[in-house]
Amino acid sequence: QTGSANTNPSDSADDEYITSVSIGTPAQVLPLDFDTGSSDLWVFSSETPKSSASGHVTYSPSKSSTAKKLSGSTWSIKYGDKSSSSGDVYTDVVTIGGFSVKTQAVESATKVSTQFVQDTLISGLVGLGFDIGNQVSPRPQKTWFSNAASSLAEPLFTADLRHQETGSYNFGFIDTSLAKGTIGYTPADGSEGYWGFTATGYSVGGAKLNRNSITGIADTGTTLLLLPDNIVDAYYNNVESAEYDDSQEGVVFDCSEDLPSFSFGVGGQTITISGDLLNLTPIEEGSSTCFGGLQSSSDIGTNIFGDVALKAALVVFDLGNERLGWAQK
Ligand SMILES: CC[C@H](C)[C@H](NC(=O)[C@H](C)NC(=O)[C@@H](CCSC)NC[C@@H](N)Cc1ccccc1)C(=O)O
Repeated sequence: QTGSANTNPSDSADDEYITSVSIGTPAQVLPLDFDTGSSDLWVFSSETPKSSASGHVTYSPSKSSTAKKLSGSTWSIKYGDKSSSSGDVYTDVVTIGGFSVKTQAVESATKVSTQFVQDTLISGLVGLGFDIGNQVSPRPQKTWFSNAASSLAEPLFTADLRHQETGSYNFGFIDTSLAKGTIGYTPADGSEGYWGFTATGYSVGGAKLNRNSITGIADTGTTLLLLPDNIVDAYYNNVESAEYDDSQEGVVFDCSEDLPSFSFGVGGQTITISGDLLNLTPIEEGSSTCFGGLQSSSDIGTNIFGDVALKAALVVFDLGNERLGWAQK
């Protein structure tokens, strides 16, 4: 069996990617953010305070004949951007891309931080990280993919995120036609719940790859490419007008700049992110100052290959072989 779901950028800056998920009987369809950087499936629900839930699509377990309360279970999550959410837990049928998991832990939010309240485009997250990262207590729950893996044709999924166009999450099969290059594989370290891996080097503007290990995570739920300061500086030294903007908390530059590409080595392949993918968006509507897609990871302490990097590749999250595959798109 397999599954295939379309995913769409949330806005003109590709801030996040939205995928429709069906929960319950009859199906309640919610727009969710698939997140390989966390391991909990949580949703805005009938239990979310009305003031917080306004503008959001919500899940009502009481309207689902297959919903069951997981009594005594609670959850609470903090994210790297200081956002957070918490609540209690139900199990219900969850269908993604035509594939159904009958008894999936659906974490219902009784509290959500302002970032989530304000982001009315999504009704929650689908964690696609490793089960060890799940935050339900007293008994941690499995992710949707972990529950699905044993019934899928192959225990893997792929992410094909695209700039300002529809992409896909495919489960149980690899559609190699989505990529131009060969898939290079590298071991994945799931010990912290993330899809951790080590890139073998980087280069700016198509130059030869500098060989140096960059350990980080492949995180579909993070917008940016967050790397060490020395690499960020090496890149922006090629951008005349680049400067750090305190209010924006990142490097900005003239929108008219012709940005160099950025490449990294992984699994024997070189993935090149074109310059236009590295110009994320004007800092405000109509501004001629733009915000960079490559920023420093020093505040968070972990290098994150977020959507800016993932958009350049077809990425294979191969649980069966504990490895990540990358192919140039
Ligand atoms: C501050 C909390 C730290 C980062 C840590 N939390 C995590 O690592 C969580 C699971 N993952 C995350 O905070 C990050 C990875 C951080 S690497 C240290 N990924 C998920 C994030 N993009 C989800 C999201 C999506 C849309 C809007 C907001 C947030 C913890 O619980 O200790």
